Amino acid sequence: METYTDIPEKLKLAVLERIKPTEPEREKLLTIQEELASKVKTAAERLGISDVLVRMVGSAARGTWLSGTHDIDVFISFPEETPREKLETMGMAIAREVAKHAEHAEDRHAEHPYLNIIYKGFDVDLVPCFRVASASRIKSAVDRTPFHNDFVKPRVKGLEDEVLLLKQFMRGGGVYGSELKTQGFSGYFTELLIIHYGSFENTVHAACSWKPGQKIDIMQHSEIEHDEPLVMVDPTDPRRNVAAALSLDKFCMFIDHCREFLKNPELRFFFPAAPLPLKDSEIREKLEARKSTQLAIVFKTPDVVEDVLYPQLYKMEQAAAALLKEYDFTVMKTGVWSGKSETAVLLELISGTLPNVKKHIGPPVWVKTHAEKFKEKYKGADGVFGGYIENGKYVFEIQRKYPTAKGLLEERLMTCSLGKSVCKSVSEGFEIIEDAGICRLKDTDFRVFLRGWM
Ligand SMILES: Nc1ccn([C@@H]2O[C@H](COP(=O)(O)OP(=O)(O)OP(=O)(O)O)[C@@H](O)[C@H]2O)c(=O)n1
Ligand SMILES: [Mg+2]
Repeated sequence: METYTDIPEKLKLAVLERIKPTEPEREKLLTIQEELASKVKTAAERLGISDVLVRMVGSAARGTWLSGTHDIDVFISFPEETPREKLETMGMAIAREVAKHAEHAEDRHAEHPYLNIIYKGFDVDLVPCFRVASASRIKSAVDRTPFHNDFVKPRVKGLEDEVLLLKQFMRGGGVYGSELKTQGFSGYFTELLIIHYGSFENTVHAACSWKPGQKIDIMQHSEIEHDEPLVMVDPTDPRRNVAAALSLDKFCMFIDHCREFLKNPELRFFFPAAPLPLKDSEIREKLEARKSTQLAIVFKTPDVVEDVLYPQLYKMEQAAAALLKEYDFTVMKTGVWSGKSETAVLLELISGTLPNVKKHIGPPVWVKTHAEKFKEKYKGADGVFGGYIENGKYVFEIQRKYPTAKGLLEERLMTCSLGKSVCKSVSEGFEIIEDAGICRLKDTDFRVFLRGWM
């Protein structure tokens, strides 16, 4: 058992100095929020839509946002009984009216449509929602958010710095963000951890002993069982797990990050050095040293949002690995990388080639009809090297259909079950590149990814 040192006060202050919004930054945000709120109200009046309330939610409204991030979440709420269609058309009409003052506007879609705008440099989501009586009566996932605000705001008061430290610490460990790309911890989750454990330090200490099955239920009101690695029962909705999007590996990466940090509490756990992109010469050296086979399936990046793209990429990664295994290749590791123009699914194999000969085992000799049929089919047939009996069974040494992994993928990748957008892009064309061939991909971000890969 490790003994852990205390986290020096000096270190926390040094971190906060870099991540805590300054007073002018706060004032600016507040002004922008007020401007937006009044623009929503004016827009509703102008459109003759009554009974609309505007609410600021998310970390910007709770004082738990990291300096330098410019996200504002504006919720436009309609009475519960408003028909969904009407909510969408009226909500979007108001949002579009507000967007007339914005630098940029873009339609987005979660469970229902919302508008993302850039307003005076701030990244603002204008989200229509239902004003339901309680979070367990929501009609759409976003309806919960105002309840989160009501729960968190009074309880996190005075603990905002602790939340900031935890968010930055999770960023440093690569586990912050509940998008489907990251599958890590959400902002709301970090706030609940601080409310539950009382401080950043307590949270980090507690997490060192977490195991899958860990459950935190602040309100003691859990109604159903969950099978995710970590369950944080939503204090505003007894049936929801706030950590539902967290993957087992991100959960464990966080535990590891906490343990390493407490052995050596240093700034680098909050601000890790940015990894340098791998140079061509380094790629070649590493390939030479590893002596495995690297394969990359490269195709044009589908034009869809990350929350749609990444689940499909993860599915493709699994499907490609399963195909290779089915044909006797040993896959050591898989990964995905996606850039603006190209996307790559990476596979590292023990070897990308297999012998031409393949051992094909048949039925036991005493299972007469089957055994005779089997023997008849293979004995002396084209491409059969030989046959013998082993452990009572006929064995023939036959020609392997796919002696190279590259050939297998080129021929059979399209038979894998792929997500819609990925399937479309892959069917328009893909390339399998091998070993030093990956030097063709020059994207800096890809080269940074490769540094972590090999
Ligand atoms: N997976 C998610 C994402 C968001 N939310 C809700 O939507 C709000 C705004 O989402 P987001 O901006 O992603 O998170 P923040 O809490 O604002 O954190 P950050 O500082 O990272 O912006 C959250 O506070 C939370 O109430 C949620 O319940 N579950
Ligand atoms: Mg936010």
